[in-house]
Amino acid sequence: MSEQVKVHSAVKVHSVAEGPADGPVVVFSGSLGSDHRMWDPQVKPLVEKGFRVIRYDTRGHGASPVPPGPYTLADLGGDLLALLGEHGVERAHVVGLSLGGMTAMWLGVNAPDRIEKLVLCCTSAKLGPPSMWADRAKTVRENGTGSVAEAGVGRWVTAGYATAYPERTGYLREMIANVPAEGYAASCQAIEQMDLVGDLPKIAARTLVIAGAEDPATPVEHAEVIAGGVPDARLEVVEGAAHLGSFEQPERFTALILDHLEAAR
Ligand SMILES: O=C(O)CC1=CCC(=O)O1
Repeated sequence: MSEQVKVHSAVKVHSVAEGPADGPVVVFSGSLGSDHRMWDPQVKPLVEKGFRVIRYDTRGHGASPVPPGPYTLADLGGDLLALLGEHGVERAHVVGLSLGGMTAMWLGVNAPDRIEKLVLCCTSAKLGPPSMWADRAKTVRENGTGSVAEAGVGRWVTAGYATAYPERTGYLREMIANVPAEGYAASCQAIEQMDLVGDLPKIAARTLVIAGAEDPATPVEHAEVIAGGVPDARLEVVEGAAHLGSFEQPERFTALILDHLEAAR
């Protein structure tokens, strides 16, 4: 990690590790409002290919601790570094979606020695306007995550998916509604403060950027900024995917992730 980066407040996040203990490690970092189950579709295919898959709940989400906010990306990145330490992992591939992708980019900039390859799904290097995140944090602190769950799932999956798969869509809505209000709000504040655009050229890791063609939260143009800024990056756009593309189009996302991680360099 670079000398300048100080991580004061890492928390021990809840994690699940699957696959061979000696396999190459892939850490999955999730979206605002999710927990580690959002990556369920990716686990079996990666484990079958010999990867050690570590998923976790971002601080303030799922079964992880909920320290009072605001959080910063440095906090979230520090938690992931502490997670690597807990699992005895020197270097890992990191796959992140949305807030998880922001955390992955932060690591690519600030802890390049701990990162193998990056996969940045449905994410952004600067997601404004800041007032929207401040407003959402306030709403959630006042009214709970249930008050934003319906709108949230409307960004996560396409209308066609919601109609075709009401039970799965309800499962995702519940996932959002179950996030502790302070954890969700404090994470909004991390996004409010985030601006990684100028740092993208510092990311040395070989990077795959994946966008959902129908993502209303982090549209394809945001992925183009990332792929244009990271020196060794390429972009794939997946049709029929909104924001939680890895869940809505699991076969396509998983195939792209595997191709990238298994490529010779
Ligand atoms: O607006 C949303 O809920 C989508 C989103 C933006 C950042 C993130 O992690 O999720």
